[in-house]
Amino acid sequence: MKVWLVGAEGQLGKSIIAHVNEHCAVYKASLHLVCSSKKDVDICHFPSVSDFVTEHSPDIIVNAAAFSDVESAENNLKRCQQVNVTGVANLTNAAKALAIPIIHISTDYVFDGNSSVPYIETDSTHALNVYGQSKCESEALVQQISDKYIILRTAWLVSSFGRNFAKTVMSLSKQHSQLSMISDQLGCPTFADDLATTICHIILAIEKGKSDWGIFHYCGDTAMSWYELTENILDEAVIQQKITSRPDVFAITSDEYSAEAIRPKYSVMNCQKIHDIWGIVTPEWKDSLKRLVQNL
Ligand SMILES: NC(=O)C1=CN([C@@H]2O[C@H](COP(=O)(O)OP(=O)(O)OC[C@H]3O[C@@H](n4cnc5c(N)ncnc54)[C@H](OP(=O)(O)O)[C@@H]3O)[C@@H](O)[C@H]2O)C=CC1
Ligand SMILES: Cc1cn([C@H]2C[C@H](O)[C@@H](COP(=O)(O)OP(=O)(O)O[C@H]3O[C@@H](C)C(=O)[C@@H](O)[C@H]3O)O2)c(=O)[nH]c1=O
Repeated sequence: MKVWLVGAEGQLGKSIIAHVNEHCAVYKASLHLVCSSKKDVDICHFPSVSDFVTEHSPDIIVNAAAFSDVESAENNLKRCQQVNVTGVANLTNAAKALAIPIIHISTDYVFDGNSSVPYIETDSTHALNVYGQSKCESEALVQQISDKYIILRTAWLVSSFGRNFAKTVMSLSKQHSQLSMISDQLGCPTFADDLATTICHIILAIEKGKSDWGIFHYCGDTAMSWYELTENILDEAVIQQKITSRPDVFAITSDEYSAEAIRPKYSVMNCQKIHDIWGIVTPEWKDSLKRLVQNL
């Protein structure tokens, strides 16, 4: 299976490459990555997308590219829309032209957070910020254009790659003795390596002929606040001797934190469907946390 990995230099892109390299004995025979980053193919420019597929003839597209800076999206609506909506339409049209599937990554921020039970795939979306709205639009387009798609909604990605909350916490902990973290936003942190495993699992199943297209939720198995996630990371970092002094962490409310973008207060997602249909089992958060911190 020749897999076009779009967004190869982002957090998820690098996690997928690292995962495939680490398990090359498993994937060697069946999964061949052809990678592109923004400098190779700007997904907003359809001729570049089209030239790439003509040259490489992939069997599947995995879109890990996005405008993912939630704060700056509020003041860069046009660019965010170009990448997350036009770019996704370009990739999906290219996939359709080749009659190949596309795996597109979406987010828990498509929800408004007014639920009190974990969101399922058929719940109504209502994004609160520009980034979330663009991802909602991307989902609608993928479904409209393609009949062979997997939309994976994930959440709170953390890893040793790119810009993410876990790396921010580690870096803040080296500069400050006190941190203030929001405790009234709940979500499910997801180790990007676990998401990479899931994506590879789905690709191999597609290669064997499985074709259960649709939207699926995939995130870590434990709901928590940013405050609790910070405590989790610092506790584990102390155990693994990644930090010498541990800052005190204070819980604050969203109102006490100055931010451009509104975040959902509750974006916990139910992952039963991906388990039932694709046989995906989410690792225990404790285990993912250990592996995450080992790499930080
Ligand atoms: N990070 C998270 O917590 C979550 C992410 N997601 C989704 O997961 C996916 C992966 O996210 P993540 O890896 O964290 O994001 P990153 O921002 O780390 O990676 C995205 C990559 O896309 C690239 N890119 C941006 N614009 C273009 C373009 N026009 N053409 C080609 N490439 C482009 C970026 O390049 P450059 O940096 O140079 O702009 C970057 O390398 C995204 O769809 C995101 O919405 C979902 C839930 C949570
Ligand atoms: C740095 C920092 C952040 N926070 C809060 C702000 C915010 O509400 C929350 C997380 O901040 P971040 O800016 O890292 O996270 P944010 O960019 O909102 O993360 C989101 O990214 C996109 C791409 C997604 O798709 C989402 O699933 C989610 O992971 O933590 C604090 O309370 N204290 C701090 O010191």
